[in-house]
Amino acid sequence: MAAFTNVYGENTEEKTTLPLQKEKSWAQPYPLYLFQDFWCPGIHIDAVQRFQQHFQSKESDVIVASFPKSGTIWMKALAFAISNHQRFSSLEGHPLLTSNPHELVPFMEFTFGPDDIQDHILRLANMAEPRIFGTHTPFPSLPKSIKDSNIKVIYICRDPFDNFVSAWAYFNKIKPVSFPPVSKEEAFEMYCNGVVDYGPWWSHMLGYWNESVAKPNKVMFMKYEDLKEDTSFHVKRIAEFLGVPFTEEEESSGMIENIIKLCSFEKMKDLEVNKSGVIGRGSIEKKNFFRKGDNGDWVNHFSPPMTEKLSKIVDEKLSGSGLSFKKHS
Ligand SMILES: Nc1ncnc2c1ncn2[C@@H]1O[C@H](COP(=O)(O)OS(=O)(=O)O)[C@@H](OP(=O)(O)O)[C@H]1O
Repeated sequence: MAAFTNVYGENTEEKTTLPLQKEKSWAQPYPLYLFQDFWCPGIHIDAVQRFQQHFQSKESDVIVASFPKSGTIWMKALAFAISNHQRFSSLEGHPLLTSNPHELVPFMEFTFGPDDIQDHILRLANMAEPRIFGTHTPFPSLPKSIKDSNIKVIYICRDPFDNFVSAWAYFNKIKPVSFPPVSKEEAFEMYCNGVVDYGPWWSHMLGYWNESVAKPNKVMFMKYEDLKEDTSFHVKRIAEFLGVPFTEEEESSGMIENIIKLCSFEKMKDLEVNKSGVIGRGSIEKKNFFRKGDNGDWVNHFSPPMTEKLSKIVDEKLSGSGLSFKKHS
């Protein structure tokens, strides 16, 4: 059996069947492998596979699924605050004031650091209910116990124009100092070809979109842009979807507004817990999860040919699906 050295420098003998097709990542020290039809970061393949094999869902679980850089952390914060709105009815002592949403709502299939994935899976199994998890794994590659059960999945995606800018800025920020930055032009070519962590972005979106159309009580599909535009409407919608609607008294006491404020970009970015330190035992600084937090920053980064090219790809890839984004020119 061939030994494999993973990105943490650990020797493992388990990875004997890495997919053959690989591409370099965006300024990160790992390749992307075409694994089960998506571009899986080399550092996550092992964990994604083990999670598929071992993860056992519980009926009360909630999954926050997303394509990276689409508003995951925002949706994690909202899902946590909404699910627990009876337990933490006042903002005083709210866990979101002292923990980063990625800590309260951990990713199922990976950790941000060199934690042993088996320990991680065990830790997740013992989390207090309702357990809320995040995932970037495309719908077809989720564990059977999630796909084939009635547990609720909330999916958030984002206009690809803003998604691209957010990803490009993020990957350049978290890259090791020894790595050269990825230029906007190079990253854009890769994005247009779908080569980005957990991409292609179009098949990621469409996997969850189609499932939300077929099973609206199981998968709720949300766009970052819509959530920004009318947060209050969507917070109520999420609460109903999760089976924890707000009572009239809760609404009139201002609970919805409080949750929106607590999870807002401005509030979260300014909390000490999100301003300093790294996530878990990893090396990613928490401040990197908060940049501009708004719609439309793409206009500051796209040239007319880039706009034309990505518009064509969006039209072509989403054509006939019923999923669309605002047209850009
Ligand atoms: N509370 C809140 N409200 C609105 N927007 C927010 C919030 N928190 C983070 N952000 C913005 O979301 C972008 C990061 O996306 P993700 O959270 O999906 O990143 S990750 O995949 O978990 O790494 C990134 O977007 P950009 O600012 O456009 O880069 C963050 O700034």
